[in-house]
Amino acid sequence: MLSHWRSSSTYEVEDLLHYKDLIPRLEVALRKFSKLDSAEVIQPVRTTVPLQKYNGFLGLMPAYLVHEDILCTKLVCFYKRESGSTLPSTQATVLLFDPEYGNVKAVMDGEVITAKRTAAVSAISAKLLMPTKSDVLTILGAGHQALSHYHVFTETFSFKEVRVWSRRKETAERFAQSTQGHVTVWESVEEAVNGADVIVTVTGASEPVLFGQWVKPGAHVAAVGACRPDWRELDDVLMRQAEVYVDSREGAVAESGDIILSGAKVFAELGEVLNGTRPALREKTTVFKSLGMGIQDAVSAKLVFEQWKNKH
Ligand SMILES: NC(=O)C1=CN([C@@H]2O[C@H](COP(=O)(O)OP(=O)(O)OC[C@H]3O[C@@H](n4cnc5c(N)ncnc54)[C@H](O)[C@@H]3O)[C@@H](O)[C@H]2O)C=CC1
Ligand SMILES: O=C([O-])C1=[NH+]CCC1
Repeated sequence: MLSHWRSSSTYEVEDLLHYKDLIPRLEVALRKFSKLDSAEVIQPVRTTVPLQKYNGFLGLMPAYLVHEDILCTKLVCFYKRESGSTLPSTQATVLLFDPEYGNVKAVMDGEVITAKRTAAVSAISAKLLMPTKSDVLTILGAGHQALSHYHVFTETFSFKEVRVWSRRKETAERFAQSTQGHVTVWESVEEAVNGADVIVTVTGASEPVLFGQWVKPGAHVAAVGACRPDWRELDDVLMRQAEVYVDSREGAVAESGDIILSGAKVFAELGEVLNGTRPALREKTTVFKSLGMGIQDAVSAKLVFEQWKNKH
């Protein structure tokens, strides 16, 4: 009960958190979150504190899963970085509490949790919404999320071709080399997404980088960046022509510039599709607009803690 585990490192969390365990738990959490009458999940919309001087935000992401008795909060700073900056664009710490006593049970590095749980939720969206025959995956962006998305998408699905684009060609080339897979580097977004079945946008952009006219009808887009009401990754054409799925409706209408500024309607939460209360329109062009939720961090942190206890 009072066991404390202070300051796990990035490497420890990396070693303890695996997609095969994480994905089923995230699916359960998404289902519970989207049940209309659910009192099982308590998760206020993220509070953000602007850090204007540094072009960034501090996000506070508390969540309580009543049945599982998981009380957790993530503290995450995220920034808009200039091209060529070597500073990290996201840094996070996760606190896991004992809900009965209020003491902190564990303090964990939040970067791996953020990278893996976000990519795992995108993989869940793709499993539900991508075309039945999906051969080509394009990743736009070549940072931390790009790498975690590459890993989970290639572990979970069998793409024949994986492409990457980044603002700077050298970054995309470094990314391709680091995967040791068969990733091809493309110099323009238009060419990189031409014919792609699945497109992952994981950029720090605040203006659209992906335009609807370039996207193959029926493709699935997992849009992970642009998590502020005035930031965009996707243009109006794409947002209006696609069926839009989200992790949380409440979060999406408060935080997603792609949804707010395009006026696009949210068709469903992923949890509603998992619950069978809204359909997966796989044959249509679909966008999953991801913003990230505290419950995703909470189930990840619980999993890391369990794995750690098994080893000690
Ligand atoms: N939906 C969610 O749950 C989460 C979303 N994010 C967001 O995902 C995005 C990627 O995060 P990380 O991979 O950690 O960042 P990163 O800094 O590791 O990588 C960002 C990538 O975007 C590119 N980029 C930056 N500005 C750009 C611009 N104006 N146009 C085109 N490309 C640009 C960079 O060159 C780099 O390839 C960020 O927007 C971040 O805020 C991060 C964590 C969770
Ligand atoms: O869910 C998350 O951790 C974040 N969403 C946007 C930046 C960080």
